[in-house]
Amino acid sequence: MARSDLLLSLVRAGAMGDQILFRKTVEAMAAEERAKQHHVLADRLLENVRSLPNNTQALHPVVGEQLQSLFYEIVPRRSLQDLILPEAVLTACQELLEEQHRMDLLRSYNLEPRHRVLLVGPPGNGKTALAEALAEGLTIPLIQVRYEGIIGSYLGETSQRLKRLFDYVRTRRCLLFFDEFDALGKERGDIHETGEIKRVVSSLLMQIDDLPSHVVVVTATNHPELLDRAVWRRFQIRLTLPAPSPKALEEWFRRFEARIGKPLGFAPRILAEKLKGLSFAEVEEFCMDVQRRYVLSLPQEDLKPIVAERLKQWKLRYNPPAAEQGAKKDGKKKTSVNLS
Ligand SMILES: Nc1ncnc2c1ncn2[C@@H]1O[C@H](COP(=O)(O)OP(=O)(O)OP(=O)(O)O)[C@@H](O)[C@H]1O
Repeated sequence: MARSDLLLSLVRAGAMGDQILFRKTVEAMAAEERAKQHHVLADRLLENVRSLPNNTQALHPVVGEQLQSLFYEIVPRRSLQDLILPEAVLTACQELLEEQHRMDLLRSYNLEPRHRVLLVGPPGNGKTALAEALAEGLTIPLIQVRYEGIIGSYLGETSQRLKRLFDYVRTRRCLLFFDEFDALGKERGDIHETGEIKRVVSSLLMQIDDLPSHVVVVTATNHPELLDRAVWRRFQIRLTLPAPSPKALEEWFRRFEARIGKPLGFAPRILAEKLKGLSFAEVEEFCMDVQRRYVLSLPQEDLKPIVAERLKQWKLRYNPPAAEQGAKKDGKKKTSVNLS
């Protein structure tokens, strides 16, 4: 039996002749039924909305193309507790989860939960991991968009594939994740030349606007400066995931020691100081390096010499000798790390 808030919304849509509300409500009901494994009922509900004006635009069949080439479906494993997040980010995420969990109550007051999130921040500091943790908190799959499957060079192809993707996701409870969201604006020469990129981006934004609130859409970018105001405006929750502060790094090392059940031989505060400037992803790599060397040097018990030796190696990696630095002058800028 559908929930009372959805039934009320359906009646309201009928009374007002509001086809968009009607379609969104039926899609929410179908998503609920699918979650209960009532696939036949979910499909039959959707058959009814497919004939509505908004949905009649037939898709041009893209020959030999599978829906699966448009996204990866991931079962989330990481939770919010696994991440080290600024307080404000954690609070915003908990609020989002609460609104999604208690959407019946919100709907009974004619309110919808927020469901459009924009994550910004330098690479390797948890944008993808946070999208996964949100999906885990909602016990829904993470649908990660595959740009190589979405972006086509023929006129209309990209918009058509995006429409297929959105038609699929809107019928189930899921978290739709666009990593490197800005990439859509600067892909393949061909779509630029035809001026199609503008049409693609505006159709994408319209599709995002039109998503029912049971689909959480999370977009991530390392280049917020490339997004225009129209894009920013779409997202009800905008969060910055910064590079780790010294306190966050200390916490990282504390958790790592607890996980491996051994002290690293240096105080977390000292390690945080020495590795200041690295991203979470790089610190994780450092710790994995230490752990690998430790396992291979067993039965040696003490981690301190291994950590000290790895610190030296990482120092060379991030602060290479002057001659090498000269050779790299034109290359990518490297993080400068203390490691003294
Ligand atoms: N805030 C964090 N707390 C704990 N671990 C983190 C955090 N951020 C990143 N990590 C670790 O670093 C790894 C890489 O992070 P992630 O892929 O989420 O970064 P990203 O911001 O999405 O990077 P990119 O912009 O390159 O896609 C994660 O798998 C996780 O193990």
